Amino acid sequence: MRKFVLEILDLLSEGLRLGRGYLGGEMSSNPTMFVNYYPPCPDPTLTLGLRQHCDGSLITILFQDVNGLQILKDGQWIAAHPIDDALLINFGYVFEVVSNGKLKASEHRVVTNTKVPRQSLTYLAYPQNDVIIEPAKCLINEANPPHYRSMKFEDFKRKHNSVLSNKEEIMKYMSLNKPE
Ligand SMILES: O=C(O)CCC(=O)C(=O)O
Ligand SMILES: [Fe+2]
Repeated sequence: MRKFVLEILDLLSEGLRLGRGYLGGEMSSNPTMFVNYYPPCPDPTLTLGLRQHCDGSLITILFQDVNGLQILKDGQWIAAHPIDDALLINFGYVFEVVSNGKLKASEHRVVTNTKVPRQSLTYLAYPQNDVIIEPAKCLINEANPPHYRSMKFEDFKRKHNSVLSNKEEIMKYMSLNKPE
């Protein structure tokens, strides 16, 4: 899995002109895996499988077997259907910060269904706890000022966990105006 993730991260590093290897080291070498199980729900209008959120990772690789994942795009929830033999990649807040907002963390949620249980497997590529996350220096110049502040990843993660997916709170925390 790590080898696959490194290939993806190298391509993303190159695409953003960060230089090969920029994202592949301590920015992503502290991963966590989860297996999620969503039982069928007699009335899916009453509850979500997982509420709206963005991941606190650099990127998240996701395998899903049954419909349910939705991505927020231009104010609309779009179903991200499972595709045979395909993995889905979500950008997390760390990617948003490092890319200085060129790529935004994707907001997603999971809806339930009445018939079949759903399972998903996520691999969240997190930085090491003591890594400083900030907009990559090579993306910053006079015409492109930083939009996010520098944060120790462990502090960011604590905040992310404590505000339970409240995007407004997290954006405020990551913004340049937050006092150190
Ligand atoms: O189950 C899914 O499809 C999504 C899981 C997810 O978003 C998460 O674990 O952060
Ligand atoms: Fe997620």
